[in-house]
Amino acid sequence: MAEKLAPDTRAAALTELSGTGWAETPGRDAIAKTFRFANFVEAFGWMTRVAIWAEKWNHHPEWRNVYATVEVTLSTHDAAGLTELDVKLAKKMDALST
Ligand SMILES: C[C@H](O)[C@H](O)[C@H]1CNC2=NC(N)=NC(=O)C2=N1
Repeated sequence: MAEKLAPDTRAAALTELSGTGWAETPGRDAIAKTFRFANFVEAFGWMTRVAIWAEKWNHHPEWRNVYATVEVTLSTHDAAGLTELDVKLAKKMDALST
């Protein structure tokens, strides 16, 4: 099982991910980002591609889609906090969105 990130690893990951729009979720050991697409088909197509990786890695996002917007929160429920899996999925989401 993935373990919560050590403080220095966590800080470095947050610094890196803040460069692409990820931010810490207030009051919770999680990160969040809002993705905006051209339309619903683009948004849902991206969600579908992300879902395949999420299933492959057995690590799933909390997300909410309204038309062309997808609000994402990442945290590892089994660890009650951020792990390397969240960082990996965040980077995959970014890569698939460009
Ligand atoms: C039983 C199953 O392996 C677990 O519930 C997995 C599934 N997907 C998951 N996704 C996330 N984000 N956190 C988890 O702890 C988690 N655990």
